[in-house]
Amino acid sequence: MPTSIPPPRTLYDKIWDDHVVHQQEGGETLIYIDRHLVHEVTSPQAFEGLRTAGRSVRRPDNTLATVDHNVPTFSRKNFTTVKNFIEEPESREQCVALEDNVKEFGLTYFGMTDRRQGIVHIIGPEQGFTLPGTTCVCGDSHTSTHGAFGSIAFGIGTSEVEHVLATQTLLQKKSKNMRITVEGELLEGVTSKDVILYIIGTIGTAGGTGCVIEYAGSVFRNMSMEARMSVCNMSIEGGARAGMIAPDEITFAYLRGRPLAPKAGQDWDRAEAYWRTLKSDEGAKFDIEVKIRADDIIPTVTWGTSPQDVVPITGSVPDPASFSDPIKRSGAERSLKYMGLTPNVRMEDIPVDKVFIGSCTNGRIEDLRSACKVVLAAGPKAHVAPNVHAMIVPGSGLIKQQAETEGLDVIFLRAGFDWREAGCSMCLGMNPDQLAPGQRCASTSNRNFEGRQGAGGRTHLMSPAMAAAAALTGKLADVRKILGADVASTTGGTTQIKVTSAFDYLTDPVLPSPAPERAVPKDVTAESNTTTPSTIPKFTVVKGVAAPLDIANVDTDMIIPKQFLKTLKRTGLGQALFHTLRKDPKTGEATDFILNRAPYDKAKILVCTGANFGCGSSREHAPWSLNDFGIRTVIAPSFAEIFKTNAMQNGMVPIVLSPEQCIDLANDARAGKQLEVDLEKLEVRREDGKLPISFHVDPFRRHCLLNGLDDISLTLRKADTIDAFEAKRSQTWPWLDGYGYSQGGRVVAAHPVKTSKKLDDW
Ligand SMILES: CC(C)[C@H](C(=O)O)[C@@H](O)C(=O)O
Ligand code: SF4
Repeated sequence: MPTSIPPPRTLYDKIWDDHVVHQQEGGETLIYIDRHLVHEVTSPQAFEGLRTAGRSVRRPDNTLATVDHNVPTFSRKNFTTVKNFIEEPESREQCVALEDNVKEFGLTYFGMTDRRQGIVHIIGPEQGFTLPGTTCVCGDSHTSTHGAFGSIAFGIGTSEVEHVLATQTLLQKKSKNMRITVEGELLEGVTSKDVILYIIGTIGTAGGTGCVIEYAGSVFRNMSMEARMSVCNMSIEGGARAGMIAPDEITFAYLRGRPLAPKAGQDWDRAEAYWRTLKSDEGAKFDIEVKIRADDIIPTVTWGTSPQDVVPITGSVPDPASFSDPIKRSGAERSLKYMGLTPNVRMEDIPVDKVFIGSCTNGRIEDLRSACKVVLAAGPKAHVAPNVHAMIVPGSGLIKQQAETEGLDVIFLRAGFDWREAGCSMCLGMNPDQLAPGQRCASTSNRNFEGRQGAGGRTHLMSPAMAAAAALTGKLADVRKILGADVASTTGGTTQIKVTSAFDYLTDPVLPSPAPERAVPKDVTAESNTTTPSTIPKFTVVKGVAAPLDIANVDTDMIIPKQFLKTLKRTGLGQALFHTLRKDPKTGEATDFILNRAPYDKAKILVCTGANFGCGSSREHAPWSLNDFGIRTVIAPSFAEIFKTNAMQNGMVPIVLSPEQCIDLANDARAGKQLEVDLEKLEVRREDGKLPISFHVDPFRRHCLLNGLDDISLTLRKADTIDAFEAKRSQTWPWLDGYGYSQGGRVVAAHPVKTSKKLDDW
């Protein structure tokens, strides 16, 4: 009998296949989650959900929690308890809530007195919690970071956090495969951050939508784990939920000896043998291929309010008049106004007020070393420019300790930098570290959205080396001049994008499937005949006022800014919806933004003509605030994936239509015509006898929305299948059952959670 040869698979295909718990008809798959990271912002409502339903956390041994977003970064010398250390009441409540929840549910937790506390995406790898071949999630969009280890790692919303806590699984649709290859040698002064900024500038913030990106080629193979993490971290800024790099000797060397990695003499050899199989097979099919030459990349900075607004440091602020697409042109005009920039100004002539070196993108030891190298290269008298306040915020307590052991803090302090405690800090400014209105910051973080680092604040993204150069010169600066490197390359070069799939992913919207599928998957029908509790609002027909919106790449920071993420509830956020656009930052008065004007202040439907609605952060607060305002459905040419899932988890329907159809419907809305969205018939009906427009919603999702079924109840009906998967997992990949903090036992009891002690007890 001839044996059939299995088709070649990508790295993503292989890990996906190894995690399928149950394949449903209709494309939804229940996958097992190996690693769950938890932080204080996106978990309170999830724990509350468990409590209300009387559920426990299924795998505390595979769950790791910390506080990062809200923690102040000033000295903890006087720390006694969170309650009396964090001054801002809502930040304090969120941190206290996490402390209470980890105690109640028995989870391992690194609190503020623990040196291992830090940004969630820094501590996972640091502890060896993140491992190759795993699935890893967190209620945070930058979970993509962990893909650097060859893991499928992606951000989820709070409803999905609850789903993972309760079931250790998630319902997912498989993504497309995209490969970005960068071959050659990076020029001196060019770092991983420049590479990923260049990539995002090339593919755009929606370029990776629907895909998992594999980064391949000599540039990534030669990168350290820290550099690989910076690259994978920003995959979400390129629209992909996940990015990954095949594990290799560099990965294994990084992991060896980490507290939660498999131990030498126990499972290490077996684990390593498995990890070595985790690479894309020769001939594996990628839907999209992008090829970039390393020497086309020079130090890169952003000029606008989207991470795709990049320019080489040797370049100038672009002129919006040069954009032919009207939405892009008005977007660029808006960006320049916000950024306080005029066209054609040289980037190197832009003065800065603040410098922020830190975040989950660039708060690792190597980033601090790279900034320090610039300070040293600038000579013994190097000092932060008088007009600048420059902060260095290590990503974790352990990184801070390591840097201090190496004496980096001394060099930074001598040069006038501010040396802080670990946390997210000014990346997002949920803690006191914020830009004042109008202040300009050279930042190593990942998002330059309006108001990201503080209302009215202006962000330029760059590498730690470039940020250090900006601190010393007081302006955006070409670090190569300080490093004595060759500055001959002055442009972004000649990158060629090769798209091997049949569609132009850079411009085409994700089109609805031609014929709306009406069949409901069999196993869903079977389950819905039972008494599944209905916990999400049902969606059948919604008729009412539609509000038009002509903005592309509406990010979730814009839908609801950070100050409203401190709530412990899912309700009451209607006032916060599009807050920065609806309230004049100076007077606090209502602006003439569309949702402030009658009849649109009663809108039930939002029609956005720009693509990529809901990009950026995974905050489920975005759909919560839309819902609370009264908007039950958003129509747009395309959606960011996390937003789409979050919306459906809350009984809302995101509808994808072509850009022309969106413009048509927005015109109806502007003319004051009502729209009617019928999920049963899958059509948008219009006034004046115009023909209805049909749309597509995944049949399983449609069934859940029509019947108000929540995923957790459905998944818990598969408890036996999950048990069986776990039994196989313990046999095949025994190192994934949590251990490391316990004294020899296979499955840990939770690490004792101490939440108050003096810092000198460390
Ligand atoms: C708070 C969290 C939901 C958010 C994210 O998902 O990214 C945050 O980390 C951010 O960077 O905006
Ligand atoms: S992007 Fe910023 S706010 Fe979000 S997790 Fe990373 S450091 Fe924290």
